[in-house]
Amino acid sequence: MYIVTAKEMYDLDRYAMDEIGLDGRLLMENAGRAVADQIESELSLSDGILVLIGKGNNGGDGFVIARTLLQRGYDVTAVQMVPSSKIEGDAAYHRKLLLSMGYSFVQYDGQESLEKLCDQNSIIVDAMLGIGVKGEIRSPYREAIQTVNASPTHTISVDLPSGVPADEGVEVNQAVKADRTVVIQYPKLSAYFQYTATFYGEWKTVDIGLPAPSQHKRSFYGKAQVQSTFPTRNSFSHKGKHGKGLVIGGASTMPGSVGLTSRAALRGGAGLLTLATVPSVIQALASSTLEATYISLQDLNGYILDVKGLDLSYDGIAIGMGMGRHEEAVQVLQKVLQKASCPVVIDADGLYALEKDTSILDDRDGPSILTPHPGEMAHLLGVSIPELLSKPFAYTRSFAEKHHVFIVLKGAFTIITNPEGEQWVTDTGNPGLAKGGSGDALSGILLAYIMQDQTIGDALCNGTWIHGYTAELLTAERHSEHDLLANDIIEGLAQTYRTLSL
Ligand SMILES: NC(=O)C1=CN([C@@H]2O[C@H](COP(=O)(O)OP(=O)(O)OC[C@H]3O[C@@H](n4cnc5c(N)ncnc54)[C@H](OP(=O)(O)O)[C@@H]3O)[C@@H](O)[C@H]2O)[C@@H](O)CC1
Ligand SMILES: [K+]
Repeated sequence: MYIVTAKEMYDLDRYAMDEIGLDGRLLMENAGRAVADQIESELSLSDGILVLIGKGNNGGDGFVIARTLLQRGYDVTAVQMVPSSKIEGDAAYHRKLLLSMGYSFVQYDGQESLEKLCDQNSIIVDAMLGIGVKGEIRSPYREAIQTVNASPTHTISVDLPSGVPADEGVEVNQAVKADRTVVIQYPKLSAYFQYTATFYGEWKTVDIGLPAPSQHKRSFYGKAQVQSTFPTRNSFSHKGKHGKGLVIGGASTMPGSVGLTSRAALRGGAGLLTLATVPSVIQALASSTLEATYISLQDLNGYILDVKGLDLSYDGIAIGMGMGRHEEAVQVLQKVLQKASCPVVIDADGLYALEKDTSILDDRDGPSILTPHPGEMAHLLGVSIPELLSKPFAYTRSFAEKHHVFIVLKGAFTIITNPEGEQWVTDTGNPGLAKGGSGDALSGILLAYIMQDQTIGDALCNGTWIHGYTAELLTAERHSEHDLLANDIIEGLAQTYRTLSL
């Protein structure tokens, strides 16, 4: 499923009309009917439906929805928000069709009468503003949005909650808080931002017959993608075929993180796993992480001092977990990035060390994978967290393209970006993952997957999806969002693999 900007949606619309010959009026008919089908699944014939119709094509969809539901015998009140003279093009065609079929609408007549209509009906269909919204919301929508939001009546928005822009970097000053949104064809960027996603309520897309974009820019990555890309194992494979991974990190006061990463890599499917760390961490972990082998690094006050002489010929490396923020960490990271030619996952304190000089990424031989949470990404970019979160797709894409790296920007919606700027979004997981250690476990899973037979992009998407899905499975059964630990995720991978038949 593609994720589009307003411009990409308009380009597709134009392509469908000019090149393919799909009539805009037909697309609007498809859109309105598809939304009506969705709404109908929630209705009984006794329900009153209020359809709020704006000036543009979102309002055009509203005319089709009103006509379709009227034809099916429902009690519909259609309210046109602007004078008829302002309605043009395809929307005017569908407005006329509604009237020609013997139905009617009422003209918006101020907040007070709208308030009454909201109270009298069981469902509000918000078809006021769509992807064409720009700037501060003006009258009459401003007042209508206030009225809709003040009403307890169940609200279903068409394409977008009116007032929410499609794109990133645009402030929402006033918008409908929908209970549900029926999205036309492809989700828009704003369905995935922390600041705007909540306006959508639950949402679902409907197909209106538009073609797919000619070029991949962004898409949703879900269960179907995991199941079609996850590598299968053949009966003749041996441990060397499943990747020889190296984890570098840990400090005497933080032994757990690299332990979690190592065990997650092994449970994730790595064939062989070596942990390079300070002697005290080896002592702490050796009896619990039996399947790993260990390399003892030079230690200074409990931190890794150097990686001199460390063999870096592995299939994949993960660096930074619990490594500490001491001065020497910067050289440790730089040496590993310079000398290793395999894919390297950089996480946690590794990202902190990277901040000192991101140009080190530019001349690497092998792929680099950064796994920041928003705070770490904002630091790397030198912007505030709210600024990053207002444009997460644009910021991560520009950094990935500039430094030729993969980025996994972690969050309720995780955005995975490859060095060419292509992006994927995964949405699995829950607040149970907001706990120390879950990032370490994710790094281990990603390390395991980048060493398997799949593209790095797929490996990162599969890893984040499975990490989140495992949390969902666990909280649905044995655990809650309060008690879930990173260790539970690692142990829970078994159930995930079995449930998905991977
Ligand atoms: N493939 C497709 O694309 C398809 C799209 N379809 C549908 O069309 C929708 C997009 O339609 P659209 O382009 O007409 O935009 P839309 O948001 O309905 O209205 C824009 C009008 O609103 C106004 N306005 C804007 N900002 C404002 C503000 N701040 N405050 C107040 N008013 C404001 C402004 O009018 P103005 O006031 O400037 O005269 C502007 O002209 C899309 O979301 C989907 O539902 C489907 O039917 C089929 C296929
Ligand atoms: K809308």
